[in-house]
Amino acid sequence: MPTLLNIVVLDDTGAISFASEPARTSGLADAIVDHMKGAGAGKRISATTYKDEPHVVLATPTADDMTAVVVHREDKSSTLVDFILSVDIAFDILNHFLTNPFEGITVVDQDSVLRYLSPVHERFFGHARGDAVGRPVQDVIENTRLHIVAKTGTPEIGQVQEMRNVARVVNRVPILRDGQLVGAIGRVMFKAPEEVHELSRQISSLRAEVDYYKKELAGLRHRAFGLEEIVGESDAIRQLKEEIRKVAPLDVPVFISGESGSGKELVAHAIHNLSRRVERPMVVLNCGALPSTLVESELFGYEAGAFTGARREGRSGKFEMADRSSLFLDEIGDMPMETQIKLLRVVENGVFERVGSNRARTTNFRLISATNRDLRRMISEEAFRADLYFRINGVTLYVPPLRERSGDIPLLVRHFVQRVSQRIGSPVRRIHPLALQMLQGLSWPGNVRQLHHEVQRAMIFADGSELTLANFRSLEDEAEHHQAPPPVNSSATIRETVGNVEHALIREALERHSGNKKRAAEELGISRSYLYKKLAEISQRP
Ligand SMILES: Nc1ncnc2c1ncn2[C@@H]1O[C@H](COP(=O)(O)OP(=O)(O)OP(=O)(O)O)[C@@H](O)[C@H]1O
Repeated sequence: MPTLLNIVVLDDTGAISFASEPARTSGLADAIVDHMKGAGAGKRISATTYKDEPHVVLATPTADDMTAVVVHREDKSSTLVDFILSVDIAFDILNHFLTNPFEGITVVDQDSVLRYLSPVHERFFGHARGDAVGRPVQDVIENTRLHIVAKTGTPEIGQVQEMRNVARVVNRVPILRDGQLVGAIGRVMFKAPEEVHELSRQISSLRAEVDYYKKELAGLRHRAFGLEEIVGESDAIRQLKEEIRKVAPLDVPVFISGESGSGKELVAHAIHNLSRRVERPMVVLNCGALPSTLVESELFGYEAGAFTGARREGRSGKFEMADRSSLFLDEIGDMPMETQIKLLRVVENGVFERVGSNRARTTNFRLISATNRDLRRMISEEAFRADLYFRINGVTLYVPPLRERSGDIPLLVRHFVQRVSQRIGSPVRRIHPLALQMLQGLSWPGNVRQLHHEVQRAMIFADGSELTLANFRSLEDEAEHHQAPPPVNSSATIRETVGNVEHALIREALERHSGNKKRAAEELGISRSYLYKKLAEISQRP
């Protein structure tokens, strides 16, 4: 049977109009009459002592000028009673916590059912008043962990939670009654004051920085750095390797141009590794991967307390780290104009200051830079400084796009097949000549990086030990549209060209096997039904 509540209703003179049985029989109702005339007068929430025990008194005015009073017995050491006894405006404070426009409160019970959501939070999620109450909290609040806290009882303080693409700082705290977990409460800052905006901006910056370093690290793990890593036997690649061999030992700045994914970073590593500075690791900064505000502090480093969010002990920048080594500035075309002029000064005389410091420091690095952008055009559009351009390109190396060296594709594909199968344990060992031929006919706007990704994707989904045309279906549309000259007939599309090559291979195989279709299909690595389909096509051709 549920415990009966102590409820008393007082009329407009303060006399008892109704009292629940426990309140009446215990004498508490009479004590409440006195209390509401004395210390509790005019208060929505107050505390009193009855028979030596503290009680919390909640008084609510009703429409007919009566007052409904609910009385709850508390522990002797109740902080709530202490609070109510010491603070006259206790009710207003509690009310404020629940409706605070700057801080949303979410309460869940131990089953993770939402019991309360403050109005500001409801508005943020687009719920009508009270609508979300009663639903599992995970269905209402994006990325919540309150259900976990309500189960584990472990508080989570100062965590960042993304809600509707905004990062907010939240506290999640378990609620205990008599030492038992009964739910959890979450608090999140809304309409934050300036500092929280600043905090959220810093978090975004730091995330970008972390992502950047993760990528860098992943790159470093998978990369060996010598000339042998540059796969290719085409004239263009042979010439490029020759140029690298010549330029690397000369301590001049090198500028590498070429389309995205064509292998500029590989070239930079090879130059460094063939240079006299090889003893120290090359320092890399991708100017395009960092927010422009971070490029400068990354390059120059900063002093303790240089800006909000700076580390207390300060930090050295890439210029310092690259001293007596090489500095590779990737995507230099993305460097902000104001940083360009500062870089020019460092490249000219090796002197720089950390952000927030006047102390001149010196450094001696060899600059290797790269971009896929047209720097000359950027200069004419005043988006890149001409003086910096002339400083950075003591020597220019050009990495040709993959479509201009499609003869390298077989070697590259074999290289990637070997690498990927080692990494993911794929059974694929080779590629069918038709598939290779199709790949050689594509225009590869994403260059070697794209080829690598395509081979990897095909290998992930391949069943057997050989990649076939079917594993590259997604590229066929591209094959139809691209502009690269097909190897057989210059007016045919790639699909037609691939079709022609297929037909030719089938005819040859049939000839070799004196018309035996089973053996021809086996040799070509295709099914007999596919062979019949192709033969039907051949017979319909003029
Ligand atoms: N000749 C090559 N031999 C082997 N792998 C290559 C070759 N060229 C590029 N790659 C691979 O292709 C991917 C892209 O190369 P890289 O990062 O050097 O290109 P990038 O021109 O610097 O690209 P971005 O301009 O986008 O920075 C890397 O995984 C790299 O190892």
